[in-house]
Amino acid sequence: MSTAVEFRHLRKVYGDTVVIPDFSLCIEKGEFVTIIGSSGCGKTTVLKMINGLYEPSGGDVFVNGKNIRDLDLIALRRSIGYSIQGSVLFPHMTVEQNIAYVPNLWNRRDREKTRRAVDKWMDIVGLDAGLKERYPAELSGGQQQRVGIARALAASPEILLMDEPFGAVDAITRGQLQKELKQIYEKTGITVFFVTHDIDEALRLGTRILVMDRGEIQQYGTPDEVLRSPKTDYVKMLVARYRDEPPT
Ligand SMILES: Nc1ncnc2c1ncn2[C@@H]1O[C@H](COP(=O)(O)OP(=O)(O)OP(=O)(O)O)[C@@H](O)[C@H]1O
Repeated sequence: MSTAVEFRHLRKVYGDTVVIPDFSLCIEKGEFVTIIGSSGCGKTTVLKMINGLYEPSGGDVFVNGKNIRDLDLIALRRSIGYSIQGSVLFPHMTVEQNIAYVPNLWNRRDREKTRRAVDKWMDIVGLDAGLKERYPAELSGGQQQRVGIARALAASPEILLMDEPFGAVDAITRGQLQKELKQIYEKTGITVFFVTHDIDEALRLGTRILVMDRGEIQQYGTPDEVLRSPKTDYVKMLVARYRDEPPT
């Protein structure tokens, strides 16, 4: 297995506040990493340092073996899928135009290829083709979230960053989206980083769980390892209710 992302002594400081003191971790290609931890512990900050949206105060991030300090950050951002909570769609563009945005930057001449990619991703995320001409404001929250995921995936990324992508949808839609995401992950074999506040979601989706507290790694392990051998008091507290009854 090769490494998709490596953090080497990563540090992030905002003003006088040290948010990430010293963070080192290697993530293998093809992992589905769910990131969970207390509010404000630095989950989003870590995610945004992978695609260069935040610059580290110290240390390094390597993506596919390359130090991102040496890469063109715009190209890096386009090559990494990014999906966040709520609608982040371009409001003045239709569903089709939103999903086609990054493929169009690449296939400027081959519009047909982009059209096929849009159809494929709408189908995979469970969006009816009849919604193509709609604008984001004419969609439900769950549909908007699906368009956001299709847009992130349409760039054919090897790495997908998701920051609480299902935080704003109802429980039933959330369950469906989780199932669809898991299927997409299994089909494509991409590496996924998925921030969540929900331990059920973290255990259900992750092949590895990263538990953070105050900018530090509490544990990085499979759901089974985290459940059976929680390494710190924080992790013990997080999984306490599963001690007798593991999640299904
Ligand atoms: N641009 C910024 N400027 C100053 N402080 C920031 C900035 N972004 C984040 N912070 C602070 O850094 C800390 C970590 O924030 P971050 O968003 O990474 O946490 P999080 O674990 O994702 O939180 P949550 O679970 O609440 O979304 C917080 O205390 C936050 O207030």
